[in-house]
Amino acid sequence: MSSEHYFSASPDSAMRRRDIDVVLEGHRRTVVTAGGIFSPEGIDRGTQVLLRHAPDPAAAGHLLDIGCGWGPIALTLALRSPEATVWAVDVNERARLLCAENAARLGLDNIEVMAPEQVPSGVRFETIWSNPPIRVGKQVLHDLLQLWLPRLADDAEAWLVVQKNLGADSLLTWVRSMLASVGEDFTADRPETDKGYRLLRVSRQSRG
Ligand SMILES: C[S@@+](CC[C@H](N)C(=O)[O-])C[C@H]1O[C@@H](n2cnc3c(N)ncnc32)[C@H](O)[C@@H]1O
Repeated sequence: MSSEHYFSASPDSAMRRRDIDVVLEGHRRTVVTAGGIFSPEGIDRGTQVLLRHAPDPAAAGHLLDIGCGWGPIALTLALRSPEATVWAVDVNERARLLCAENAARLGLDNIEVMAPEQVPSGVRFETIWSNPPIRVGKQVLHDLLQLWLPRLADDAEAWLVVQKNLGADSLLTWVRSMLASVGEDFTADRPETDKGYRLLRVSRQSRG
């Protein structure tokens, strides 16, 4: 049996690329996907919930998609905020390759696709959106959120989509306690539930 997961750093199956049609920002667009990455057949239902409910991202500055896959979230951020720089990070190199290719296909030059450790450490984010990798296991997921959420800029928000029956509520409890240990300027809540998915919102207030 293959040990390949969508979150493998280097999927070991041969890359069979395929074009699919998706609707992003109200327009049908052809993007490229492949096996060995998350949701290669279309836009995941949880991702659709995030894209439907999250308020518009910041118009400028740095925006982050944690775990970009083939790019539905990063592409949407870049389409909605053409003046901003979108950082699309993923551990899966095939996902990075396809996300970069999709950005080029859509003519988007405001997306930086890279491995997480390549993002300059001084960058802070005006908006973070993510459909995080729940199946990597609790510790890896916690490490990931602990790495990125404290890098929210002042008056900035992160929106995460998590399946309700995959531990969305316990994750929110953990996020609150993790952020409380980082500083008093964070709040976290769950403003929406749709089709079995919870949207979690993390806000950072201005310290001024
Ligand atoms: C649930 S998928 C979402 C993919 C894409 N954003 C979408 O909506 O279709 C989570 C993604 O996180 C990636 N991932 C897993 N561990 C990661 C890590 N430590 N840092 C960044 N990305 C990671 C996986 O490879 C996968 O592409």
